[in-house]
Amino acid sequence: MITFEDVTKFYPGQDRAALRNINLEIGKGEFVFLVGQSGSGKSTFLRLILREYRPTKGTLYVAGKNLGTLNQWKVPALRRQIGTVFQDFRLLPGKTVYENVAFALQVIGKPARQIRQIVPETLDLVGLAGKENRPSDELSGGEQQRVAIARAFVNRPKILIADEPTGNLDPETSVGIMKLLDRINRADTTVIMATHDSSIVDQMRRRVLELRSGELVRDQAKGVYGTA
Ligand SMILES: Nc1ncnc2c1ncn2[C@@H]1O[C@H](COP(=O)(O)OP(=O)(O)OP(=O)(O)O)[C@@H](O)[C@H]1O
Repeated sequence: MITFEDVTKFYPGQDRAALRNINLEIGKGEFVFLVGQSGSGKSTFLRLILREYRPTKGTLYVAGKNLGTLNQWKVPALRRQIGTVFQDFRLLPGKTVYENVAFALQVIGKPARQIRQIVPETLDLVGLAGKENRPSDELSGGEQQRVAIARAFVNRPKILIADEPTGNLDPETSVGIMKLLDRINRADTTVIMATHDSSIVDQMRRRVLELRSGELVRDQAKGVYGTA
């Protein structure tokens, strides 16, 4: 589903690579944790997959496409296959739960009839049935993250990228969010999650990729957060 071939990324004006000579493959339906200290390159890794940035060197394949040769006009279609979830939720303020999720389908031109069917199904899946009409800004952090996950998943993307999705949540709420991401993964969605949350990584025992100063220093099946 995702292949990095000798990918190196320098930001303009930086003399140290944010990512250096990354080679790896992530298969369809895998669940992968991306760990490493602040500044180790996790966000850069995720942003390359979204083609928000291009590698300085090397080649990236995502969902069967070579991102190096993909026309700019095809980038929105690529991103439609990739749901994204962030630490800070990024919901639309002043909109209800329903509106936040429906918006993701409206912008890609889904017919209203389909939207009316898919949105409640997805809200049910994330455990928010009955909260459709609540203003999203009045929800708890955990509920807001569920809205964000519903929005990311409503179009049934092949890949879900989660950048510190539990970073603003307490441990108990985080466990609920992880159960949800696990369920989405079991529906054959490839999930890549950057995190600093060691207890979650240690509990889930999934593949772990560790970055250190832009280099891939560990690729461990059923891994743990740290090797120390
Ligand atoms: N837009 C940018 N311009 C220049 N340098 C950048 C830019 N974004 C990131 N960097 C640098 O690239 C390196 C990797 O940063 P990145 O944000 O990928 O790390 P990270 O592991 O995601 O960190 P965090 O855990 O804090 O989110 C860092 O040295 C950072 O300062």
